[in-house]
Amino acid sequence: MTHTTSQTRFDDLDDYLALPRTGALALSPDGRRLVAAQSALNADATRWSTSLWEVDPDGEAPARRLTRGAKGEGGPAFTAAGDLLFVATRAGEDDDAKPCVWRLPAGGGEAHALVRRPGGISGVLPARAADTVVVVADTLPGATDEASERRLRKARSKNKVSAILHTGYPVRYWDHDLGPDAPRLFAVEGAPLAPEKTDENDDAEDGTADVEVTPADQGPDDERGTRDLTPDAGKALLGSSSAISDDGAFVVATWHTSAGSAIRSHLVRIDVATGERSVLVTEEDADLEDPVVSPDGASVAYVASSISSPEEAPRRTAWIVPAAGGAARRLAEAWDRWPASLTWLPDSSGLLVTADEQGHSPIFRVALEGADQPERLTTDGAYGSVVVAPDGTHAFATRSSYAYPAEVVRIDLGDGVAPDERVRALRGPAERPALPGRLEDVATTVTDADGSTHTVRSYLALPEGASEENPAPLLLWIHGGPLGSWNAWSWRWNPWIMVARGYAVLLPDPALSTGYGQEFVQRGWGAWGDAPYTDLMAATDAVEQRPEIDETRTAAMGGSFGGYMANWVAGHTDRFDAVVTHASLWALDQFGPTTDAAYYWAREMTPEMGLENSPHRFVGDIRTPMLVIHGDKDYRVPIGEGLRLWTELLSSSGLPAAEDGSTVHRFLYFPDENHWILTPQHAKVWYEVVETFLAEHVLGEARDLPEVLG
Ligand SMILES: CC(=O)N[C@@H](C)C(=O)N[C@@H](C)C(=O)N[C@@H](C)C(=O)O
Repeated sequence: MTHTTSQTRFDDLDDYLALPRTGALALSPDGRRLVAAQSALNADATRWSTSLWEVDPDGEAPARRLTRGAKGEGGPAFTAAGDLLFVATRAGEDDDAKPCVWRLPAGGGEAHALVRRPGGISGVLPARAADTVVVVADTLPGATDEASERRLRKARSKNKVSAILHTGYPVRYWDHDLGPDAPRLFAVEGAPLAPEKTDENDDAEDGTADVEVTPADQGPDDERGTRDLTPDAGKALLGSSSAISDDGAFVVATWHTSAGSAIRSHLVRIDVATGERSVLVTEEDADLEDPVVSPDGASVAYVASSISSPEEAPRRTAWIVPAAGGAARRLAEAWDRWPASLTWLPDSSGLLVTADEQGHSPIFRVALEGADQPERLTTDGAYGSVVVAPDGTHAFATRSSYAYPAEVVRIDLGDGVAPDERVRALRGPAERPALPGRLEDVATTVTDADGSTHTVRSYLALPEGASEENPAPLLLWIHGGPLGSWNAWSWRWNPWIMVARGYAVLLPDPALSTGYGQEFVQRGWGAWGDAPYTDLMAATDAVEQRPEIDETRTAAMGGSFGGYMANWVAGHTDRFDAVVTHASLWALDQFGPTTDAAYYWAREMTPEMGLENSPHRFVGDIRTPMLVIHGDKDYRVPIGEGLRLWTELLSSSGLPAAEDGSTVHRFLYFPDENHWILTPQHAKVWYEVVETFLAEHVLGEARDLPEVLG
């Protein structure tokens, strides 16, 4: 295989891993300061660390780094007075030190720790128009105040006790154990957060100052106390999202209740002055998520996710309810898309909503009154972290696609502006990297057994120089979820690394994918081995017809639910030369109850459905070399799936291990990683082993394994 690619950041894994990654945005209440988080590789390439950057909202000045803490800073948010708050751990503190809230004054000068809790702080909610700040902090159930909490934590740590006595569900989340502490909301007490202006910081020309987050000079005098707003929260706020009203009078939060192992979520309103709590909305047939309070404080918008059943897929819809309580009302009733994020317009007349649509995740404008179909404001890309300027004329967001990583953009919200003219990229902290190929949108028509026809759309990433004379081998990549879409840049599943090595990568959205309407999700519901599988094969068939694709050299790969599909593919066709399966579901009888969110899957999976669709039953039909990858700390798809897959592959696949134990299959095991491979050194090993395995089985080329594998 010879494809001439000019050298890009994707040709060399060290170069790729060193690319900076843009994250969440925050906008000051006056709309004049825009801050973006950015992760970058540390000096010894073993960790990414996040810093905060100031981005010029007008797009003229280059981005400017604001924070330089050794352990990084995250969760930027502005107070009403324009101070920048963020969450960080002090450099120089011991390894057990917990993150606390820091304040970088609007008037310039050094950042200082504002509020801390013995268990650390995980989120900060400043009101946009009042001196009120609420924080989210993990708290031990037996602690009655900060002193007792410190004592209990010390006793656990001194005696090296990590045991947790559970009385309910859940017990784990993605990659960490839950308990014995759990999140609670605290109001920050003390003097108002008025702007500080001192003689020493007069030299800060533009009201900001570079800040070195060090333990220097801050006495406890600068720090504020906290008042517990939810002492009885138990596990109710685990994984919850909360929003504070602009006047700081109340918080609306998702509140979880459990019965057995089933968990449901409702919305509660919590008065910040008194901690008084009332149920704002609860629905028997839907979980309520992601509340946002309108700027005028009158309404709360949220997403309702209907409770699925073995027969019926969930449906996500946008709603509003009066903030004082009352009847809830669905927005954009005729809209057949799933809202992802909701952001209020400043005059409280409507919302900016992101939702997957046909391989993109655009921004839509949803009016509270009138239209039952929203207006699509943007064309290409997947948008996130949407914030709106106070005069409502424009918004800022991050935008990415499979052609470029997240970048900061400004969106003109004026009436009548053409969608392709609304958006312009600002000078963010990172530039777009050049790609080693090109991205195409492809569509395939499939006909189901009942005669109905559907379009399966995919992205196809092609290497430079792929042609009829020089066709590229093909990798089918299958996304996870499964309720998702290949529409945003992923650092974990990055096709351009394989494109730089000469492969074409096909990224299809089969049945169950979002952005194509409810019916497209329903087609695959409870029948994962049917339409999702046949759609994947149809998309592969179609691109294999293209002259620049070599249909004799192909592989299938997937992670998580995509790994489930890869396992299903391996047991149902011999058409691929290799299959790579990462963090995959293998035996549905055991996966259901052992995943961290068993209730989620139990709604869909009957014992019959689990049996019918479980890849493990087809192990004897697997005649394709498989690379199994799993992290021991994966609690979403627990390691038992990877271990059982590996054992059964060795003993029972159509390519069993020889008597001397040798096998063509491989198991890449990460004792310290979880569902995702989060450290740079392991991400590098991941790509290297995948590349070596594919080179051997797809290209027939022997490559050396990374030396670090011993
Ligand atoms: C609660 C739950 O299981 N939610 C699902 C969205 C989920 O996490 N599914 C995983 C099995 C999965 O496929 N995850 C994908 C999105 C991944 O890439 O991690």
